[in-house]
Amino acid sequence: MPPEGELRYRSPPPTDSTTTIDDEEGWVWAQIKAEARRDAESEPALASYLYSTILSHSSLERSLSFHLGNKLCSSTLLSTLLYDLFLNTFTSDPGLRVAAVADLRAARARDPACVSFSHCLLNYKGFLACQAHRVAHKLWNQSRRQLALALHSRISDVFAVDIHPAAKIGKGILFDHATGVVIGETAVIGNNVSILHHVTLGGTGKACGDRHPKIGDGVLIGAGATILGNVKIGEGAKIGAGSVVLIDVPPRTTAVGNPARLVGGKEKPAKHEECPGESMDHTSFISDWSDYII
Ligand SMILES: CC(=O)SCCNC(=O)CCNC(=O)[C@H](O)C(C)(C)COP(=O)(O)OP(=O)(O)OC[C@H]1O[C@@H](n2cnc3c(N)ncnc32)[C@H](O)[C@@H]1OP(=O)(O)O
Ligand SMILES: N[C@@H](CO)C(=O)O
Repeated sequence: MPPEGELRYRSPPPTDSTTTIDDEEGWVWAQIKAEARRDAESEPALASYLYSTILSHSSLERSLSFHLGNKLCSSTLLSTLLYDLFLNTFTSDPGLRVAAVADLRAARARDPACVSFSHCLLNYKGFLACQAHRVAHKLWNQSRRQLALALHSRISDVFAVDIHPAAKIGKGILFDHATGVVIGETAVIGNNVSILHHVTLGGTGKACGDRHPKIGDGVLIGAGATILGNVKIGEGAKIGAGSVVLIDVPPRTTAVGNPARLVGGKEKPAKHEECPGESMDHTSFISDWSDYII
């Protein structure tokens, strides 16, 4: 069994133009299985759990569907029904699998507390809520709205993460801790965004229609921050913990306080820290917010 360090820092496959979804997903899945084998050996009390959730499955989407089905089931929404729903959706939409892999990588890269991919897959309720939300979002767009809303309700009950099924969320998302996150119907979140617990992306209560925030690529939103209205948070911006943001925040700018004031400007480099061995793209500007429709 390789030591933990060897698993953690083994080189990922090259991600050039020849890299396929299958290469990337296959590499992460192989890591997850290796981690689960190691953890089952070192902690026999978890061996059966690790076998049923990870080791008995032939792919990431099967493992994830099984785990989500068990987490989100109720006496009337059966785990077998949910398993079939998740698996059919993940299997038919490669974009959802790409996003899940990017989210796993985001947790490893941007959360110093994340010790392995399987740690995130099994235990991060923000990760699980986000994967289930993407399925609810797809159902919403397929006009299966009652099922989308039923799933939304279960996600909120089980994970304490309340994301309206119409909200659009990119990939490489880290919902860290995630407790009490609330995201409104017309919110849009770009790629590589980090959101801490008790964050609200809400309406002001004064507008109808497109009324929720639009969050650019690479944004960090600190714990307890509340962003209200159809405001734009530019790429690479940082929102301080506990802030109440009612205005647009330019790219790579920090906003703090209640009401939030802007500190730092376009020339101030973002300080969104990362762990060694991974990189995050802060380079692209958002030109069209509708890009973030998965
Ligand atoms: C278990 C856990 O750990 S849960 C983790 C919870 N942690 C979080 O949510 C992290 C959120 N991060 C923050 O709030 C950080 O302070 C950041 C992202 C705002 C820092 O961004 P930076 O651009 O590096 O800002 P910097 O640290 O230079 O501070 C700029 C100014 O904002 C102030 N400031 C920073 N954070 C806050 C805040 N949350 N509220 C009010 N003022 C703040 C600083 O005091 C400084 O003020 P000054 O210019 O008068 O000296
Ligand atoms: N997960 C983050 C915030 O709690 C850390 O460990 O620093």
